[in-house]
Amino acid sequence: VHRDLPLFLSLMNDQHRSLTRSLISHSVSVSEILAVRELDVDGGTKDDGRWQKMPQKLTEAYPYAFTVSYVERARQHRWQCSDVTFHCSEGALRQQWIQTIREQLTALSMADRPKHLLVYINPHGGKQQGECIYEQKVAPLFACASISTDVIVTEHANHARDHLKTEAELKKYDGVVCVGGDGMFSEIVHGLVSRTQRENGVDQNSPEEKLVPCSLRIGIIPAGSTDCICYATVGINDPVTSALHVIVGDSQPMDVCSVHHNNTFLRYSSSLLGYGFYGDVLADSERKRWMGPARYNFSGFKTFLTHHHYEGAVSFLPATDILGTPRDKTRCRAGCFICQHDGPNLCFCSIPEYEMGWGVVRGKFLAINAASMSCACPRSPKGLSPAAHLADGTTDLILVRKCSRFNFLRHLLRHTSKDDQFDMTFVEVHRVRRFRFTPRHWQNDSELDLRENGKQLFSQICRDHPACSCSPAYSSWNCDGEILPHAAIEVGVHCQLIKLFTRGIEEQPLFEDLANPPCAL
Ligand SMILES: Nc1ncnc2c1ncn2[C@@H]1O[C@H](COP(=O)(O)OP(=O)(O)OP(=O)(O)O)[C@@H](O)[C@H]1O
Repeated sequence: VHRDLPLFLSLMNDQHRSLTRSLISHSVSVSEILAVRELDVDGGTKDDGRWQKMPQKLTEAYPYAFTVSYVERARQHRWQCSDVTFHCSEGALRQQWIQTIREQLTALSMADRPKHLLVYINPHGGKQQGECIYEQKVAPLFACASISTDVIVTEHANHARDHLKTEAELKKYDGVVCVGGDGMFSEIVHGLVSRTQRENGVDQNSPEEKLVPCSLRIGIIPAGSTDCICYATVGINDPVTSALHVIVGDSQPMDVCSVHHNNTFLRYSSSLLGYGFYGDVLADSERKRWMGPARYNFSGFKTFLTHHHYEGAVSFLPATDILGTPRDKTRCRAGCFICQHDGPNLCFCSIPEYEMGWGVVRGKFLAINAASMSCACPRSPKGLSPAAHLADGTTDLILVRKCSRFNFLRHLLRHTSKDDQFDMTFVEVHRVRRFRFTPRHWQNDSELDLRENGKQLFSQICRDHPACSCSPAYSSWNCDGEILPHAAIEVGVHCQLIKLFTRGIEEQPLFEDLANPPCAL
């Protein structure tokens, strides 16, 4: 029995045509088998409905059965758990099959399948279904695959982050799973990365410091309102699909950006950093939480109408020694060649700054965005930067200069069409390793504090009135959905700092129907 051999096909063809289901031209790699278990035919324990359709004569001739649970691919990157039951005439033969498959699965467990997981559930994420999703859809799969879990239902925001940072006995686990949305994922990243740095004596406050990669993988069971990270790394936000990726022990490295202000660590970002338009949308929507999810559309429309621009200088370190560019037509997919080639070549801080060719762009910007992944989501299937890579050690810096409302609308609409959103005179995009933003008229923090109170009132009035032509001096940074308190920031990409229990988005077979042929009897 070989790992990738069409194991059951040969069993069926050679000896046991009494299968409940024909698998003509269908093979399952052992790496996608979840579990194998005996079926007690005599006692009538039939957890497979198809078993009952077996003619009596056949069950008598082949009374020994076993069931194999495996991953079956459905449409649009969805995975589901399927069972197939095999029948033998001899008990010894059945035992041989079960033992052989179990040996294969044990070998996989030794290599990369998790055996013990720490699970955090946010009961308040998305539609507040986190606990129910875990109990009904995920826990039974983990149990079937003999994965043991310690489950913590969070009691407040940052519970998971703080527990991971200090208390959690991480040595006991093979991975950390969060049940929630992007905010919950961000908590796990902050907890794990901070803990890893502390244990390795790395000072997070130094922007120049090379961070130590986390050894534990992170699984995301989507139960939030947007689930962008899940969508961009799996291709779908489906709890069962994500649980199956955890069980088979997938591993996808991912870059993480560190954000600093004045040599002080602010936050980590793994998807989008946005100043101007996306910062203003988030800041406005936070003030309108009472509106529920409708606030995003409302704030988006309002921010579009206000059309504020912000002056400043963006300096950046272009990633020059790489194969990919932000204008590529190819996409980051499972087994991505660019991530494997460019990622390991990029070492944070490996080149002294004076030898590097930093570029500077000054001007008035409607938006400054840094996309560390495509940021694709159901609303924008190609995302902010469709060719961005998960693990190449770079972020795509998108600068949208001041332009007319009409042109900005054209740019925004292109995110939802096939047209290139970067092919516009007022838009430029650079693939970078690091960047800084300094707003014009930037004052240090103490000066800002003095002026803050007086200005606040007027900037609030301006923000709330789309017709006001007076642009406030500063926007806010939207850091993966959280507002940052400072406009002047310094960002560095840390190549492959974390690993997820995914494999990246799999290429869709050209003809989906042929990939999963209907079962013939
Ligand atoms: N028990 C809790 N009570 C209140 N807030 C919590 C709790 N546990 C976690 N949180 C916070 O809730 C915030 C939102 O959670 P989460 O990301 O799971 O859902 P969401 O915001 O609906 O989804 P998305 O981030 O995908 O839009 C997170 O920032 C997290 O810090």
